[in-house]
Amino acid sequence: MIKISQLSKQFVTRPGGSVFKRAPKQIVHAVRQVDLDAPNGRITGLLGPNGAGKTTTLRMLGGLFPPDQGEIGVDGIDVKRQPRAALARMGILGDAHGLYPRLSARENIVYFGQLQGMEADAANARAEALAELLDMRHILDRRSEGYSQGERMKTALARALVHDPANIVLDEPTNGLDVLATRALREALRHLRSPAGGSKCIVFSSHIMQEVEQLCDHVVVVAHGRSVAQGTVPELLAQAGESRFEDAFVRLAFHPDHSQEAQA
Ligand SMILES: Nc1ncnc2c1ncn2[C@@H]1O[C@H](COP(=O)(O)OP(=O)(O)OP(=O)(O)O)[C@@H](O)[C@H]1O
Repeated sequence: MIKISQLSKQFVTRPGGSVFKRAPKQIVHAVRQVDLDAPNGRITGLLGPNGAGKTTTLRMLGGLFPPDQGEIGVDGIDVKRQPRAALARMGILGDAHGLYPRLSARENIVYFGQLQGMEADAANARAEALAELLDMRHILDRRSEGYSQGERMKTALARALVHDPANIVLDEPTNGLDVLATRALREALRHLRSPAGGSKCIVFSSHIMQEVEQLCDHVVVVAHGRSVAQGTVPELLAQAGESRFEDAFVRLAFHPDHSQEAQA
């Protein structure tokens, strides 16, 4: 169970000035106010256009940096106060998959399991089970150097799931995947959401409407750093007064009020 409330984060950057003149600092409001409630046994999608603040939100959820304001709870554990305990309850697939190229998929997965405090035998048994679930048995004992994008994603996902976390967080997991790999991932996530797969709490970000529409039980629309609407796909369609999800998304995410608020 993941609960995010009133989250905000700004970055201070310096624009590229000329060689002679030092440009003044600029403030980027990456996240202004994001709220999200993701219970177990549900796939919750964070849907937003480029630059909406999805990755920044998920990075704070993963404890990479603290929010300026707001709360993040994972199974009731405060990420700010107890980051290690919260992280132990999450499997996170970030935007960079960062595999060790000289290690096979199995070795990558087992090593990560051991870092999570697992015995080598248990981690190895888990690697076998995950290879079955993610249909990656053929690459399990091959060095990860030279893996395709899909193979890298599967290995990174297996590694994130090795300790059987109750909460699974994925940042744009289908980026660069072909149709078959995307389908395989979708099936794996549906299984993990089901009682047979452990009724996991799954949060994933995407800017692809069709993907969110097909997979998510609950959608949080993010625009200009704010969660601007949330609900099931039919609820969002009704809220926007549209019959196609793409039209509903455009209406909800690009509403003139939101861009005015972002200027403020
Ligand atoms: N470290 C940083 N320093 C400065 N600005 C940042 C930093 N990280 C993110 N931003 C800015 O914050 C905003 C939100 O970025 P973020 O990566 O969270 O968006 P996103 O919704 O994940 O977008 P995309 O779908 O394109 O990946 C963007 O304008 C981005 O340029």
